[in-house]
Amino acid sequence: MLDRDRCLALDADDPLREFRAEFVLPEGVIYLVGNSLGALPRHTPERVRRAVEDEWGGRLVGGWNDAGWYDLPLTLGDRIAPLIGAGPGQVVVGNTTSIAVHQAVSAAVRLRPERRVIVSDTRNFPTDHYMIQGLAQALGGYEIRDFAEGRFDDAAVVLLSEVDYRTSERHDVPAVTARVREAGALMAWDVCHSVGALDVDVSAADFAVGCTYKYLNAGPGAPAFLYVNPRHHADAVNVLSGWHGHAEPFAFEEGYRPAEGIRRFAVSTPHVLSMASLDAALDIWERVPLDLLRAKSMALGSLFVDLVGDALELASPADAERRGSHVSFHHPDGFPVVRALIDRGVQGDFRAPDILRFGIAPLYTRYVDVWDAAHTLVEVLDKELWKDERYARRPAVT
Ligand SMILES: Cc1ncc(COP(=O)(O)O)c(C=O)c1O
Ligand SMILES: Nc1c(O)cccc1C(=O)C[C@H](N)C(=O)O
Repeated sequence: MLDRDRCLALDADDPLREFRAEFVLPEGVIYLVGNSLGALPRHTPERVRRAVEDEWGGRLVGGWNDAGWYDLPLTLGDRIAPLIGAGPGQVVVGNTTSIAVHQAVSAAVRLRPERRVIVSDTRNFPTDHYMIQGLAQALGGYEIRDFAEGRFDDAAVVLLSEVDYRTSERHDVPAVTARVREAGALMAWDVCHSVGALDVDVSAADFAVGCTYKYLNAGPGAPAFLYVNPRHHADAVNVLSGWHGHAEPFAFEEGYRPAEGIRRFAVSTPHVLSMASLDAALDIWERVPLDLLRAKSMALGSLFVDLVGDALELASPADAERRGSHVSFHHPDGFPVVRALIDRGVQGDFRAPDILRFGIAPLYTRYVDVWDAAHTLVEVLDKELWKDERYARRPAVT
């Protein structure tokens, strides 16, 4: 087992070590919630200030043309594409992941009109489920089937998260995609918990959705993205047929005519200010070697698992290859345990019913952070420090 000095030495040798200095990280906090909300890149405030003061303040409505606001959904999509194995003109940015799920699944069922089954995973993040339930209700006549049943030959589409938000279990994306497509169904991936932490590649899939506020560090409420495989660009329908997906929005025609290519999946006015923040965050990603990122994420995750040892029951796969970038443990009183940790400078989070989660954002999490966090966790458990009534109160957002 490593000791703390060895962790410091690993940090000194880490090929990604320079990235940490590019983030604002509060003193005295070990932040292991980058899988929910990523840290603030140092240069983001200046980029957002420029968008507000120079672009909006200085150019007013001219910003739509002169500052490139109108094309932001596509220019940002092209910057995200390499992070998910996609190419230019295949990703559009805007709205939220839930909206993108609705667009992807709606488009998929229309591409397979003879099939009346939507496959999801009961372990999916709930919003994905809820969106499918709402869609199935609106359409009528659709069955929602659990992925675990393993039958796709009558399915229109299969929607799965690459990484399970609770357990961190990672699907084998190429293998599942191939199996689903061989059965004649379409494959849609939610990569919220993998983009920016793993070597994501959805290029064989039909659709993918993801958010930018977790490992990509674009900030609270930053927009989502939607990937549509080019084989569907001509035929896929955007049911949210807002004017920014129209072939000529400023012709103000009465009827909807979809734009060519990925632009038809744009919906309406881009969220320019949060897109400025995403634009800043993506500057960093241009320089990140994804193979090194994944290697570091696996090493840190395994270190955490080893250091916690028998103190908790592991909820994540022990094999790093089968894990995303967070590690989870079961504890019946997980919520107060997390609160006790936060009180001691270690931020993790809790997911009902009994999951303690620790997100490892490899750009700014160090080996020594993992060492310190795991030791604090073990101390909180050994000394039962979580058994304090202050830690029982739950805020609205956990
Ligand atoms: C897998 C997954 N999908 C979707 C969402 C949420 O999407 P939205 O951006 O619509 O809030 C999250 C987290 O918030 C998530 O973890
Ligand atoms: N999107 C969030 C929000 O609007 C509020 C609080 C947390 C979130 C998150 O992103 C949570 C995250 N998807 C999770 O896996 O728990």
